Amino acid sequence: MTDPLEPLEGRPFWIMDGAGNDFVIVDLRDGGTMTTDAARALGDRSGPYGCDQVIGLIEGPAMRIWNADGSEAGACGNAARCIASLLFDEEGGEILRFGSPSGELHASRASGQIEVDMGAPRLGWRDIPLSEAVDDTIALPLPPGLLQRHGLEPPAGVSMGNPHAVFFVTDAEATDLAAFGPTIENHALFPERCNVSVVSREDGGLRLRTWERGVGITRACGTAACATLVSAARRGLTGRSSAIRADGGTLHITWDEKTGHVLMAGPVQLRRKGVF
Ligand SMILES: N[C@@H](CCC[C@H](N)C(=O)O)C(=O)O
Repeated sequence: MTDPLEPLEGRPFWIMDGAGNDFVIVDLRDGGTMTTDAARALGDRSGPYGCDQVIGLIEGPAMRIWNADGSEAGACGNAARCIASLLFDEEGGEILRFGSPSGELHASRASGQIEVDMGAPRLGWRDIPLSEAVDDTIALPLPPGLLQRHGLEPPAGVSMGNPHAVFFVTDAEATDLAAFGPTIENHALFPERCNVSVVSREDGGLRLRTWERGVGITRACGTAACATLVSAARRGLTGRSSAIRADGGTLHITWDEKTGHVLMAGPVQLRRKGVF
């Protein structure tokens, strides 16, 4: 059997995390491709690497995103902040832009935090996407029996360049997310599957836990934090800005009233760099 990582030989990589959401970032700026098998091998936590997402830094510069199961994603907020941090280290300055599968992203840095403008949330049923017409995506029509079984209310739906279902619960920490995450992720209402979050209020902001599409439970999900703030503001539970605490750290999310864009700020960490 051939080694799926052989085509990456000689390429630089970085292992980074954003609020605990971890990535193997591969420098593909002078060409080279990431195969699905290579992405799976890098994502496999029982192998020599292991991460939530594999990120290709490609010519542009721009980023491509693969989940640990090898599927490609349209957005990754925490990886966007890590890519911005790498580019800031290379280029200097306080503001930069780079490409992503869902469009150009703008980033800035101040006081050790990296902020990325994640663009406007998309709230129409076709945008998320859903498999059936829904008038208002603030409460998605999942089967009542399924919701009752897990003590859930209908979730809000949001696309941040990737699909999210956000459940508001009394206590996110006490909610057995692993028991229903896979069922919701793969439910027929979501033809492209979805990321599944549970959110509750706490002193100083919101508590968030996420079951990521193509990954499972993560220590943080940046686009889920954006989807959470948008959904909480739409439901009148918060204003347009909040601290959102994930297992691995806190993100600060603002839904800018003027631009309609969602801004996400938080810590990033370089754990290791090397060459394959
Ligand atoms: N960790 C990410 C989201 C990664 C992609 C997601 N699993 C998907 O398939 O949409 C983030 O920080 O946003």
